[in-house]
Amino acid sequence: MISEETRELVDRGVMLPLMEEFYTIQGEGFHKGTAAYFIRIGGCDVGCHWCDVKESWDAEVHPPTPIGQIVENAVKYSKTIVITGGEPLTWDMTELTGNLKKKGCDIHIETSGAYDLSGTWDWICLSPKKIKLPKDEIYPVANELKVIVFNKHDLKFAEEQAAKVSENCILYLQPEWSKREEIIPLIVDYVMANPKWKVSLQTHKYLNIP
Ligand SMILES: C[S@@+](CC[C@H](N)C(=O)[O-])C[C@H]1O[C@@H](n2cnc3c(N)ncnc32)[C@H](O)[C@@H]1O
Ligand SMILES: Nc1nc2[nH]cc(C(=O)O)c2c(=O)[nH]1
Ligand code: SF4
Ligand SMILES: [Mg+2]
Repeated sequence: MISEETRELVDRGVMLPLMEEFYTIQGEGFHKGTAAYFIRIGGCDVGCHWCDVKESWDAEVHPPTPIGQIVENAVKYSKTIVITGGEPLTWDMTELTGNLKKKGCDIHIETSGAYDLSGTWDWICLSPKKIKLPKDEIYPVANELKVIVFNKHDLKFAEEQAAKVSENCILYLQPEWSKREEIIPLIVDYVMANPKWKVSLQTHKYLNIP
């Protein structure tokens, strides 16, 4: 059990439940191939059945960590930071991103957009989920839209979501990992027929890196 005081600090985003942090190569989307320091914050209530980090869902098992400590550690490795989870927007990201900005970092977020947008971001990757749709406020500011394709119907969902983002937002279809052999041919045909879309693969999984 954590104390009332700690809970209050987590509510304010001064401490955050840290699951893991690692220096790696961004595997997905627009910045794939770029070295970046990943900060994975615990806690997610969205519940995607194919989620590849289910261990992140329960915030209670991830230690509340002062953001000063997270930032100090991160900048030893990289000025390009990816905040992911879990669902990072479960929490108030103002303090964490404000402190990373003071250190001159370029800050990216991986989010479902299902909760209020907080924080200062240089790059927003919006990966919308049917079961808990993004809040309206995030669509106009998303830099990339990355829809996970698990079945054919997800292509229709992808078009509905693409209609809501800005003109400059880069559109990606990413195969759900466990169904990739079946889904990749579907995505390849779809992107050739609808070239406003691009393919995104989880290249880190092919590279055997975190
Ligand atoms: C684990 S999520 C964490 C961030 C946030 N909760 C979200 O969903 O955007 C990071 C990225 O991985 C994607 N993802 C999760 N499980 C996946 C899977 N089995 N196959 C492909 N992409 C997956 C998500 O859609 C998201 O773009
Ligand atoms: N290398 C690497 N790239 C990623 N891009 C998004 C990831 C995520 O889990 O948010 C991820 C990840 O877990 N590893
Ligand atoms: S929103 Fe993200 S972290 Fe949450 S269950 Fe879905 S893929 Fe996993
Ligand atoms: Mg991942």
